[in-house]
Amino acid sequence: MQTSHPKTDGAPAPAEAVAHLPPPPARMPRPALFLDMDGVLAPLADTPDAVVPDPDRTAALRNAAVRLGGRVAIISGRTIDEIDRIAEASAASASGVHGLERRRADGSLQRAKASPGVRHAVAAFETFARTRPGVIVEDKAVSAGLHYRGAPAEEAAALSLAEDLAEQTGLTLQAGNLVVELKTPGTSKGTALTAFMQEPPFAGAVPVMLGDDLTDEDGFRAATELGGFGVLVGPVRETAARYGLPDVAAVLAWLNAVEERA
Ligand SMILES: O=P(O)(O)OC[C@H]1O[C@H](O[C@H]2O[C@H](CO)[C@@H](O)[C@H](O)[C@H]2O)[C@H](O)[C@@H](O)[C@@H]1O
Repeated sequence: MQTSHPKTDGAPAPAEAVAHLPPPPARMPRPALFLDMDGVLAPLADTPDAVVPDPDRTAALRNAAVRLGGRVAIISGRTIDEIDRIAEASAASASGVHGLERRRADGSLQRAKASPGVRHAVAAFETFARTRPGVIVEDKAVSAGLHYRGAPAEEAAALSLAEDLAEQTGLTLQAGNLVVELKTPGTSKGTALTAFMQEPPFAGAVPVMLGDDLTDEDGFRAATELGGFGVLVGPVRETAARYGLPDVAAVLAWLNAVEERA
């Protein structure tokens, strides 16, 4: 069984008590931006469906892509359909479900074959949720998510169920922000970033990965290995990111300012 660790839910701490990494530069030679969705481009909400389009976010993404020659991609744990719903299809390049889905800049789509265990996990999660108000099942075809933001007391039982199912099915257990997922093995946000960087319009650019979650650390490491850097959104913690931004508003302000320097 493969596991990763949950990020903190992070009720906001008083501003003066929170340390952040230094902000990233806004002018860089040939930047390529890789952006996480929840907690980075969109504030966290009670349920996945409660995250809705925002014209300011959509405009910031569209304008940045124009300024940077299309070198902007969203890399999320959500499906590409969900990325398009929230970002109003403003990102031509997108990777969903932690690298298991990827849409290249030319529109071609790559999707991992779902492990058979995902159907079993979805069914087991639905049985679990049926008697626990506030628990939500997210069926992402190549991954099954069990959300307990609406019933945090169920965390231990949800994690225990997911661990048992991971042992039974060989799926990868991915703990997130008040969610636990069982996903088809084989990819990460780092593999998605690396794949984008081998193709136009990203090849030869300097990768910059913005993320908040522990799942984004794979992306930070991949960006660093390819000559770029990571940007941690939120309070500082042990991280492979070199820079930081405090919150979604700061991300959008930076996205509106970032430009290519000769
Ligand atoms: O990689 P990300 O773009 O950060 O996506 C991670 C997960 O985001 C969604 O769940 C999280 O956000 C919800 C809305 O704010 C929140 O209700 C939930 O508690 C969070 O875990 C999404 O539903 C998942 O599929 C993504 O993996």
